[in-house]
Amino acid sequence: MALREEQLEGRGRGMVAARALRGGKELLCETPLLVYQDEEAANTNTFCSHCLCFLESRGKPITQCPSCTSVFCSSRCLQSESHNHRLCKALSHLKTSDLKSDNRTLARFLIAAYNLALEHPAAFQILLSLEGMEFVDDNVHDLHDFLIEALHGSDVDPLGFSVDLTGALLAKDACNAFGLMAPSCESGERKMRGYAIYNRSSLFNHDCLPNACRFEYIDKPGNRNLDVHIRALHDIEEGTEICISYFPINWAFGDRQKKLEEEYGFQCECDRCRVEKDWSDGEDEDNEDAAVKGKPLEDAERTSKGKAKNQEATDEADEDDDDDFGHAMFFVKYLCPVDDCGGTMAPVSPKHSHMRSGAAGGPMECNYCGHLRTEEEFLHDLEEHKLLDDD
Ligand SMILES: C[S@@+](CC[C@H](N)C(=O)[O-])C[C@H]1O[C@@H](n2cnc3c(N)ncnc32)[C@H](O)[C@@H]1O
Repeated sequence: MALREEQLEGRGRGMVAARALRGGKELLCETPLLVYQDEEAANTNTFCSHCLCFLESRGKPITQCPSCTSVFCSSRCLQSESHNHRLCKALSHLKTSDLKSDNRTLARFLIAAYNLALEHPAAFQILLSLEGMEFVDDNVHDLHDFLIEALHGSDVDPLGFSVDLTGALLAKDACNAFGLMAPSCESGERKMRGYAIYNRSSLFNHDCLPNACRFEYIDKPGNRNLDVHIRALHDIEEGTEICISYFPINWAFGDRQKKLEEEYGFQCECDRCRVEKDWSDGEDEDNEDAAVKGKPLEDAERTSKGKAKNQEATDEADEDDDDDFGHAMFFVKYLCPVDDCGGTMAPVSPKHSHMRSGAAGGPMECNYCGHLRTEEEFLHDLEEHKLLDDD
């Protein structure tokens, strides 16, 4: 077993390395508890409503449900239990309802969650055991009213579901759902095809300098295409907490803090945030820009030098410089070099490639766009960013 679950002070449950782990190792692979489509993606009819594959990638004729008009990549997906009569009826109701557009993807989540409660009660209990900041506001009431109408007349007694339960479910979704990316479109805009909630993968805490990241291979053939694969970015010592980043690693300090406070209810005090909180807004943006565009992260070095007023401050500044250097190095190594991608590069897992593992200088793979980078290309990037050790 690569991981063990632990209770960590001030962070709730977390995942810890149960033994020393090599970079590129697949730490966890699991099937989702629940999957649902993004409303906008569903309306394009370009993704299978069951397995979420991009229909063009399968090259097969599309199968359409005669009742709710959802599209599928195969009759097997159309007839899957995830598209039973109850769900089909609720989705048909959604098509004609006047629910606000912001709430329509959430309605899809709730339909899937209540379906889970009836089809797989044990999995539903796991969903309820996940972390989440519960709330009941007008939106929750609107969504709850929609569900009562959508499930009315099916085999469910919708009145058995309380508005508090709907609020609790929405909180689990907000805290634990993994966005499943659509293939990049011409404008470069990143869109979601859907969302998935996993059991053990929900236990990874966040770090702005993560030591692991997730991969999905949704358009690969096979019936486990929605599995999430969590992979180590580099070697990890036994007992170290395994963290992922909850958003692209090139986000600026202010955006990261805002997202984590508002959506996850905590203030990030990771090594990177501790350094970047002393930067001015301009430096924050400049550095993010540099990281995004793959330019040298020189501002990171300049930042703390100006603070050295006495010996103590100088020592502190030297430490900060080391931190800045380490963080700049992190971006060159782990931020995808493809323009505007923002994905994380991890060593290629031997499981998913005929190529050698990247643990000791092998290729790295981007978890968003799939870009592969060889060790030679990485050394070239290091040189360009003036981060290569003269020795
Ligand atoms: C997806 S859950 C992760 C597992 C969670 N710790 C648990 O006990 O189930 C996200 C929640 O974990 C906590 N969390 C995640 N990363 C954290 C961090 N770096 N510092 C403090 N709390 C964190 C926050 O409460 C956040 O809302």
